[in-house]
Amino acid sequence: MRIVIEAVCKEYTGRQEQSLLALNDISLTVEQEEFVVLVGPSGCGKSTLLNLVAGLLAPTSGVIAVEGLTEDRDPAVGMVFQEVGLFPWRTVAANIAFGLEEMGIGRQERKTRLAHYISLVGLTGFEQAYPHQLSGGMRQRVGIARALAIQPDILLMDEPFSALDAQTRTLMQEELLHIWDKTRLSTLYVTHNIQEAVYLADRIVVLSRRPGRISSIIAVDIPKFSRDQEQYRYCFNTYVDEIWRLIRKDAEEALREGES
Ligand SMILES: Nc1ncnc2c1ncn2[C@@H]1O[C@H](COP(=O)(O)OP(=O)(O)OP(=O)(O)O)[C@@H](O)[C@H]1O
Repeated sequence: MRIVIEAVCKEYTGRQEQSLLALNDISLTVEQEEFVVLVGPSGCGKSTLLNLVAGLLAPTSGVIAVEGLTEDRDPAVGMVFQEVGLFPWRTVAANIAFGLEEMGIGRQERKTRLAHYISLVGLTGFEQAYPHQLSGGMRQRVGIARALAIQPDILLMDEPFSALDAQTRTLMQEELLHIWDKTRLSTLYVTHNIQEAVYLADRIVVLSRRPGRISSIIAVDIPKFSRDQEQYRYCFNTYVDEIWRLIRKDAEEALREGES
């Protein structure tokens, strides 16, 4: 599956005729099995772009399409957010099953998928636990399993690990790569964290400040599953420095204007 974004602009219109151009002329293709990470200063339109791809917002102009579907239907979109938004009264299994029930998937198939995705995210044994009994990292695993269980065509992730402590975040990044490797979904991922971007991405898209425009696209040429190894440390840090240089001025302006 490919996500094709062509000349997309998004303007928010306020009540008193004030409008805000959040995104201007965004063209980007997430190729089949590609993991693309969006970075940029606060308020540059990262979440807006993700919501447009998800179909939760409509572009003011331009086109967004998911290409590669073999049937005539809307693409299924898996979404993972910073706020996992689990139902506190449902168990882990029942939270993951919710989307499947909504889709009308039968009991037996639900059971098979639950077992598969719960095991994939490492939650076997916690099926009957309630959200309040889980750590932040475990709750986010439930969020990932819930997104994957619908067997989406594409995966969208909006700062999924930003509420986690640093160690849990590092572990979840590692796990995400392994989980992603089993699905190979075309993925668009938003983060503020440059190290996270360099660790996860095939390509990093840097957005500039308002209105958000693509200022650079950087392919990360370090073997995907070895980026934390000593031998690549210099190379890794070079990417981090390069991206920080690209967004620093914008980030400082955003900070001055109180957007973070
Ligand atoms: N519903 C809305 N109505 C009006 N303006 C909005 C709306 N949603 C977002 N904006 C504005 O659009 C711009 C882009 O917002 P968006 O949340 O997409 O940026 P972001 O890069 O994801 O920000 P952050 O990194 O802080 O999460 C911001 O200036 C924001 O204030």
